[in-house]
Amino acid sequence: MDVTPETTDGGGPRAASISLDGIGKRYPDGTEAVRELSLDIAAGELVVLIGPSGCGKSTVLRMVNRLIEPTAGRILLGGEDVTRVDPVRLRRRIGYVIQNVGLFPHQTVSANVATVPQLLGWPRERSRKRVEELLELVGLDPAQFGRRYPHELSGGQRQRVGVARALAADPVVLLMDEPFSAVDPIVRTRLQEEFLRLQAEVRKTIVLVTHDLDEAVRLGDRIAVLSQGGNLEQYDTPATVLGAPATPFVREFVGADRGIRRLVVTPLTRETIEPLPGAGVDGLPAVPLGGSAYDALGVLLSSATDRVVVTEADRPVGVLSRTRLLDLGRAPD
Ligand SMILES: Nc1ncnc2c1ncn2[C@@H]1O[C@H](COP(=O)(O)OP(=O)(O)OP(=O)(O)O)[C@@H](O)[C@H]1O
Repeated sequence: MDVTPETTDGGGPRAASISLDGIGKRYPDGTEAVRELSLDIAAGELVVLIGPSGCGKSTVLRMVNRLIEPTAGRILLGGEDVTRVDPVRLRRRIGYVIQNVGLFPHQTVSANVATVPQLLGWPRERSRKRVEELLELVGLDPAQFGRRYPHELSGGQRQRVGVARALAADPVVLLMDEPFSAVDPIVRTRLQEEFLRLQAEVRKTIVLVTHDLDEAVRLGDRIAVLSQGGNLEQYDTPATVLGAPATPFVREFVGADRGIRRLVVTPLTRETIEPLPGAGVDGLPAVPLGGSAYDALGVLLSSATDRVVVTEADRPVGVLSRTRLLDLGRAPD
């Protein structure tokens, strides 16, 4: 195979690292979409590319599967230079999910999901089994949905089929360009949650492009914040990007409500909470240890108290006061 597997699952390739080494793209009209970008993504990691419109996110993504040829630099997949791999074979190893999914309208859901296995010449039975397995994995009953056509599905269901199709041939990398932006916010949140569960199971290397900071914070192991020309402003965990923006650009981009967002990514641990008071905690609303500080804020705001009790296996282990919560949301300067 062209791609060196870096993590394996029972012997089969599962995910490969990606290394962008000074990549650039200058379009024939002279536009420098990406000047010089270097980024290392570990096998099995989910990295989100975020930045304002036109900063080069999609260009970066499409250079990885060579839908766009870089004009500078190198891209390594599992240590191998992708420009030396036949692009068609390369794309069969890389799943690609786009905003409006791009399902084939005149093919059933099953046929859509089976696209790449068929191209790879899998025997029918193996293909059929894989389609069933994947539809189940993305939460669609194969008996109910397999024979439908894309127009007979909701937007969220179509999106799930798009993800199933991208995963069909067990790619080592999944590229996703605004995958959840065509559905309404409630469906989007549900799809994001499902997607995180799916990723915990399949552990692919995923590069996901979005405009939506909440999505980036919720999904990313790391976030790469880009400014015009694919300039890397910061590459770090969601908590660090929100809590310690590396540049004025990032500070502005993550915006004034980053305190709230920071609470979303701050878990309630024994270190973040306060000790149990001697006077007891009867009557206080409870949140579980391991939940987020944002959960605690929600409970606090919907009760008339100024503290919540934090519990583990239903036993109180500490409290969290309104003041402490404000401290947790405040970014260290
Ligand atoms: N074929 C092309 N020829 C010339 N310029 C192009 C071409 N394709 C894209 N560009 C330019 O390259 C820059 C980066 O585009 P790209 O689509 O990568 O940005 P993006 O960050 O994904 O934007 P958005 O968030 O709006 O989708 C933009 O200025 C765009 O106008």
